[in-house]
Amino acid sequence: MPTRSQAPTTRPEAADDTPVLRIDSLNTAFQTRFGPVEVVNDASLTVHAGESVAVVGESGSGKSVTALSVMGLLESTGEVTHGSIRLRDRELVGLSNRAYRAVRGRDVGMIFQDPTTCLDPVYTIGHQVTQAIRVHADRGRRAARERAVELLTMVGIPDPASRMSAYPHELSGGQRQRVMIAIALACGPDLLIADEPTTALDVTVQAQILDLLRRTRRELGTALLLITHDLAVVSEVAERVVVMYAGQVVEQGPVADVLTAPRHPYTAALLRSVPPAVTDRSTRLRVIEGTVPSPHTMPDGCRFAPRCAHVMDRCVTEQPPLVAAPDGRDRRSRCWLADTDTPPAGSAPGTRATTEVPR
Ligand SMILES: Nc1ncnc2c1ncn2[C@@H]1O[C@H](COP(=O)(O)OP(=O)(O)OP(=O)(O)O)[C@@H](O)[C@H]1O
Repeated sequence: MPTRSQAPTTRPEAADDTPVLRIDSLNTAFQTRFGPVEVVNDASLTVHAGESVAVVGESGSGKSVTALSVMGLLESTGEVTHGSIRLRDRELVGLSNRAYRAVRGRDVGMIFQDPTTCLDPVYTIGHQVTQAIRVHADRGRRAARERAVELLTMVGIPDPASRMSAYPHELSGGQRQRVMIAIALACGPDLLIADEPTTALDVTVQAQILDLLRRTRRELGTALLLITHDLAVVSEVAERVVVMYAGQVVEQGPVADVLTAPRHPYTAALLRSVPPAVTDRSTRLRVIEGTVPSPHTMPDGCRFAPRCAHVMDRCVTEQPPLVAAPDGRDRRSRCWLADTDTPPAGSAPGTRATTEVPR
């Protein structure tokens, strides 16, 4: 029987219907010199066992703050002010720092855009991976070292036994990212949260890291919550997508459905702003007019209304709720158009690694 830190190839929990992660009506606010400001509002999403869910949206839409709220890693000025974050049956909102430390690494692993934020320059990578194993698992030094070599092999570090004695600065950016993934997987977590894990890497290495994340899911059954501004990454890696705008979830559903037939005008606009896979000079790239509103001056009605080509009177005064689509295909959108029969037109993105939405 494998222990937690020897991640099994199939997870018995996969048969359990309880989501690995369930966020309900999350509000997160920061204290600023202008007073408290709410940057995530009424966000809900679910990740099931072994599932891959992408969160996408322009810069400032609240993707990272949502992830940091889950991990209990908000700055001291930040606070979850409403809602629930459940990891399987466990409520995370209100956990003490000590209890959170036990959850991080053991139940949820996190990888960031910049591996240097997580790797300590003064310790060898072998020491850091071994420590990550020993924090949560009762293993002797030798067994932990052996497991560390296994993990480094799994994430594709060449000659892992000798690379154990290397320092982070001696590795390439892609190799550092692989080590961070090894550390995140050290204790066989149910869920991996990856915040823009490939943004800082060149295109070839991006593809390799995405492939590693896909393989991790397939071989270890680890669920993935992937934060990205890249719709091509969404279509390559995720099964479901959550679109955020100005701190709110505005649309979610299966990737194939949302990217081919978006129900929210913001999703449709994001898709139109993506370059086509094959450069077609006759296709002009459209930018989304206007900017994301500041958390200090959110519109009263729909937050996208000032930029929306389909704006109606009620959009300016009434906030639409996030409602399920009537087709029963596990889709939700936050738009008054849902009450009409006019879904906004959109198109599927290309699959190049450079299909980025505006930042
Ligand atoms: N410590 C903080 N204090 C005040 N506001 C903050 C703080 N951290 C983030 N914010 C604000 O929260 C909002 C959401 O930020 P967040 O980093 O979650 O966006 P994002 O969608 O992840 O964008 P990006 O892709 O640029 O990382 C932004 O308006 C940001 O300015």
